[in-house]
Amino acid sequence: MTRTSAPGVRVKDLTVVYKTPAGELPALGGVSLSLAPGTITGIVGESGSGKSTLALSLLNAVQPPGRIKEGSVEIDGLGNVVELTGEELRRARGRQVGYVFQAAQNSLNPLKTVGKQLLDLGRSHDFDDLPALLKDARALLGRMGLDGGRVLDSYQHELSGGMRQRVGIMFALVLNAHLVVLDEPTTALDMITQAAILKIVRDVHHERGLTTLIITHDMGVAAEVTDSLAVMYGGRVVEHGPTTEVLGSPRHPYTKGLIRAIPRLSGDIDEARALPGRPPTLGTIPKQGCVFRERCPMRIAVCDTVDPEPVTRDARTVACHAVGRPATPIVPKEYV
Ligand SMILES: Nc1ncnc2c1ncn2[C@@H]1O[C@H](COP(=O)(O)OP(=O)(O)OP(=O)(O)O)[C@@H](O)[C@H]1O
Repeated sequence: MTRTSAPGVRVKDLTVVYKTPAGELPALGGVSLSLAPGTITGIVGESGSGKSTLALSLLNAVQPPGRIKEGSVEIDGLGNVVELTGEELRRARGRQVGYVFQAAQNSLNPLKTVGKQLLDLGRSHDFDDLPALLKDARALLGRMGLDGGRVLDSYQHELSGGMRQRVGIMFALVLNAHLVVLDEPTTALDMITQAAILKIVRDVHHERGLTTLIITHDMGVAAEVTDSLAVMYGGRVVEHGPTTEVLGSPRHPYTKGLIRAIPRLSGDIDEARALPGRPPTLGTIPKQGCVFRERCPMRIAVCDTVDPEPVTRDARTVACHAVGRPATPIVPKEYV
């Protein structure tokens, strides 16, 4: 199916589990999240919060020992990708959903030049005009500060980590997919190159009318490029809304903590306050109650037993019992 405009995406009640020695444990516990057509959404959160698992789910690409256990991912023009299999799924990946996964630096075939891999990709998606594909690839690489012709003639080992990362971004964009998923696309790049590449991602997003999802550890990156921001913790989206509002007036105590933990360029470095405690692992995510309560300064009695439902108010979704509800907090000892 051909689309000419940016698709909307609706993730609903998505539960993804990984098989462990302790049984199947959820990395995503009933996540719901919508990406509005034509917007750039960022996902932030500490390591292990489920960001990559969510990105993989958008392509139905969670691999064993993981599996999508429940829920749906509706993409306009594609339907529920959780139900796609075989050839339908293969064709959707790349052509309708462009992507860079976290290990993009190591995902090239070491035995073929970048150009040969691009031609293989074009053929596998029935591109008639392969010269035009090469031209577009050269142009994208050129915009990202690389000599496109030389990169296309290179093997993986001839490229630095940062160059491979830009090749990954080129592959995500070159088939002209209208939904693009970028998982930590710029981690191997220095700050200046990172800013330049993100500007290009944003420009291409606008030029081609895309819907884009960017996963990042970096709140600065999120602030710079995204329209909308989702904050993940323990396999949940705990807050989601317009980026300026989420960063300017965070409502969830975890979002507040993340923002307080960012060191500022000006001012006292001691003003950046690390969040006490550690994020949970699969084995330590609480089976009942709020997943953040152990680290939460706003904890109240109900948090121990009931997982808070996300509540949407004024375009902002927050999953917290204490937000908007006056109550006596049980303050963890680290805060006293
Ligand atoms: N193949 C796997 N087998 C078992 N557990 C896994 C596997 N992949 C991920 N997990 C677990 O699932 C949880 C979510 O992982 P995920 O990679 O989605 O988080 P993340 O937020 O992307 O982390 P990071 O920022 O470090 O990439 C983590 O607890 C992780 O250890």
